[in-house]
Amino acid sequence: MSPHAVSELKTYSIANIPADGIGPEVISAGVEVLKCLSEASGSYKIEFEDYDWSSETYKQTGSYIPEGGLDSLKKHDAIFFGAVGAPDVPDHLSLWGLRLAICQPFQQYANVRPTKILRGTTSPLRNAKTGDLDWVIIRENSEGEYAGQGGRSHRGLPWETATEVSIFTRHCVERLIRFAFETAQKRPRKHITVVTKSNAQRNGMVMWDEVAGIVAKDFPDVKVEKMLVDAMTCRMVLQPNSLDTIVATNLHADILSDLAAALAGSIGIAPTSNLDPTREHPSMFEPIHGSAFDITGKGVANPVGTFWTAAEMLRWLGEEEAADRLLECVENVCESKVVTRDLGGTAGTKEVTAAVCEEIKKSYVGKKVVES
Ligand SMILES: NC(=O)C1=CN([C@@H]2O[C@H](COP(=O)(O)OP(=O)(O)OC[C@H]3O[C@@H](n4cnc5c(N)ncnc54)[C@H](O)[C@@H]3O)[C@@H](O)[C@H]2O)C=CC1
Ligand SMILES: CC(=O)C(=O)O
Ligand SMILES: [K+]
Ligand SMILES: [Mn+2]
Repeated sequence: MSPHAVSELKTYSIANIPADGIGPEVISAGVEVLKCLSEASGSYKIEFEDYDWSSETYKQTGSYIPEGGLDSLKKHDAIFFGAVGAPDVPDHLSLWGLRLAICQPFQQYANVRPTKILRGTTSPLRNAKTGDLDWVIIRENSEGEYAGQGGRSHRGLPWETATEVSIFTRHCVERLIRFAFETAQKRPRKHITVVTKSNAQRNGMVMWDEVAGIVAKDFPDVKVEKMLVDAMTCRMVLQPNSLDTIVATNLHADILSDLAAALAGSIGIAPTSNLDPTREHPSMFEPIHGSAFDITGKGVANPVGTFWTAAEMLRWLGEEEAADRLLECVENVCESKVVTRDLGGTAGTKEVTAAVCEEIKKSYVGKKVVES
C-alpha cells in the first residue's frame, strides 16, 4: 500500500434532499447505512451535503429551489431524495416545485423501478413466493401525461375548461424504449412487456407502439410482448411470474409501480432511480413512496425502500459489490424479522436501520479490507 493510498480512495459527493413528511426520517436512515457501508468496506468514500429544500422553505421563501440551486446540484455525483408534499401546500405545486423541477431540466428521462419479494417477507398474493415476482419497471420520466402542457380557462364558470395534454415525441419515446430494451437484455430472462393503451389513446400511444416495434429489431435476443395497461393490472396480480422487464409511459408506470410494490409486500420497500443515462447531469435516487403524512414523526416509516435506493445509487456510481452487499444485508435483516409494521413486524425505523448496520459490519468480519 502506498503512503498516499487513503487519500487516493475514490470519493463520491452526494446531495441529500430529504424534503417533506417521512422523507427526512428515511433519508437520515439511508445516510447512516451508506456511511456504515463505506467505512466497513474501506474501498471508497462518500461525502454528503444537505439541502434543506422542502415545503417549509417554500412557505417561507415562495420557492422550493433557491436561485442557482440547480447549478449547485450539478457539482455532485448523485442526488439522494426523500419525498415532497405537505398537507398545507397543493400537491401540484410541491411536485412541480421540487421533484419535477429537478428531473425535467436534468433530463433524468429513465425512471427505473425494480420490485421483488424480499427474502423473509410475504406477498399479499397467496401463491407468490420470493423469486416469483422479480420485475423492473422502466417509466418514461420526461414527458407523456406529465409534460406540463395544458391550461385552464373561464375559471369558476359553468363552462370552465381544463386540458392536460399528453406529449409524446419520437425522440423521447425512442431513447426511453431503447434504454428499456438494454435493461431487459442485461437481465437473465431477456423479456420485455411494452405497456400501451393504443386502443383508446389513438395518437401518442400508436406512435409509442410503432417505435417499440422499430427498436425491437435491434434486440433480436429480447422477447417482446405488448399489453394494454388495463389488462396489465390483471396480469401482474394473476401471473406475476410471467413478467420481467416492463416499459410504460410516465402515468401508466407511476400507477403500475405502486401496484408492483404493494404486490411485493409494501410500498415501503421499493426504490426509484431517476437516471440521465447520458451522465451529463447527476441522477436522482429516491424511495418510490411519497411523504406519508399519516405516519410522519411516528418513527415507523419503513426505511427498506431507501436502503434499496441507496444500493441502486451505489450501483450507478460503479460500486457494484457494495450495492449487492447492501441488498443482501437488508434481506438478511428482513429474514430475521426485524421489520416495520407495514411488513407485519413491530420494529421502528431506527431499529431496522441499526440492524442493517450491524449486518453490514458482520458481513466484513474475517474479510480483508480492500487495499487501493
Ligand atoms: N416522489 C415524491 O416525492 C412523491 C411525493 N408524493 C406526495 O406525497 C404526499 C402523500 O401522498 P400519498 O398518495 O399519501 O402517497 P404515500 O406514498 O406518501 O403514502 C401512501 C400510503 O403508504 C404508506 N407508506 C408510504 N411510505 C411508507 C413507508 N416508507 N413505510 C410505511 N408506510 C409507508 C403511507 O403511510 C400511506 O398510507 C402527496 O403530497 C404526494 O403528492 C407521492 C408520491 C411520490
Ligand atoms: C409523484 C409520484 O407519484 C412519483 O414520482 O412516483
Ligand atoms: K419519493
Ligand atoms: Mn408515484
